[in-house]
Amino acid sequence: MAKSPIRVAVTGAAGQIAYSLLFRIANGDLLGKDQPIILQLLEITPALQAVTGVVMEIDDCAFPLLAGVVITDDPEVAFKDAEIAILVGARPRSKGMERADLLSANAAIFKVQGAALNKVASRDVKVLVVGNPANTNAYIAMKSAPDLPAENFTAMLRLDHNRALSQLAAKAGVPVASLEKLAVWGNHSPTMYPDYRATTTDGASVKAKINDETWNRETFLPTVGKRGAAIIEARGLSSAASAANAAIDHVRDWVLGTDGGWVSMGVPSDGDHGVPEGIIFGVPVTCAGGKYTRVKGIEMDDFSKERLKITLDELIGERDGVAELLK
Ligand SMILES: NC(=O)c1ccc[n+]([C@@H]2O[C@H](COP(=O)([O-])OP(=O)(O)OC[C@H]3O[C@@H](n4cnc5c(N)ncnc54)[C@H](O)[C@@H]3O)[C@@H](O)[C@H]2O)c1
Ligand SMILES: O=C(O)C[C@H](O)C(=O)O
Repeated sequence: MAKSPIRVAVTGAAGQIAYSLLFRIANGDLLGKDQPIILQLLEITPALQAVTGVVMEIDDCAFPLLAGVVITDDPEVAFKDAEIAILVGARPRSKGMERADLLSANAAIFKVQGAALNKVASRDVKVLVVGNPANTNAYIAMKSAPDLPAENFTAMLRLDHNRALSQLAAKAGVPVASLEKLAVWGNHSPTMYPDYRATTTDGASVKAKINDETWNRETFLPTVGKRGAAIIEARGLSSAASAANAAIDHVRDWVLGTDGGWVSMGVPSDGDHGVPEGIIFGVPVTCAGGKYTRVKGIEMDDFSKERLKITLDELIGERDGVAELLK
């Protein structure tokens, strides 16, 4: 028997990430090739016409799994009965804008969207925040949705995870697909800590194979941490297709499982590693049965503790910076 359609809400639908993401969702890359979906697209009013153009192109693909499309500037329409919500739309940093201004502009957006999810989304909605600052935006949405389980709110660290995998595979001279057990900790910002101490390639230690701590500290960490900025510098625009790909990976794995494999997700802290509860922090997880489970028992050496503290301090600063707005 054919499956009933699942409602997938995407915000920022006229933007460049969405221009890659929507076609892949409609093509079945997100939830499987037998799962019909209804796209519910949110944009700000001036961008609705552009969304109409994107939807004309989606129509022209004649995707067999696409059971409907909703276009709206009202979050309560976009999130109605949504089981998946991918929050991409965010206010970019404009000239002269300080980080604090960016945080407040986005806090206002994610407060409204969290409240709308709280009111109208499926009680099991899986929320992925992509729009920056992703961890703190996810935190704001979660805090604005008190009737939904906090664990439903996640932020995207998967692009950092995939970037790290690709750099490690190249350095170790092994296929990406052979790598397991990578962790990316903390904030989706240059302070994140991609940690390959436990990573294996076909069961053998990647750290032992690379055996170059100077490369780790002076090349690998800054390359992964500053990759977003390097892409903006080279392309003139921020990463879009790779960000969309990471969003697909994140949600697909959360829904369909990782078969024991580790992936990195920004999830509300449970207090592990001294991260205050509720802060949305990148951690390694495994996924099964539509749930993620944090990988526990990872020992932190002195360098890792230092790195965790740097990214945590940044997130605490962001949390404190939006505290007033959440009152
Ligand atoms: N977490 C990550 O790994 C990652 C990676 C790449 C980009 N990003 C972030 O993703 C976001 C989107 O990137 P993009 O390249 O698609 O940007 P973009 O500017 O091309 O598109 C963003 C869209 O969001 C819309 N928007 C703004 N406010 C909105 C609101 N309140 N409701 C609905 N839509 C709204 C805008 O109108 C715009 O069309 C940015 O914040 C970017 O920094 C995150
Ligand atoms: O949009 C950005 O600032 C960069 C983006 O978060 C990225 O990691 O590519």
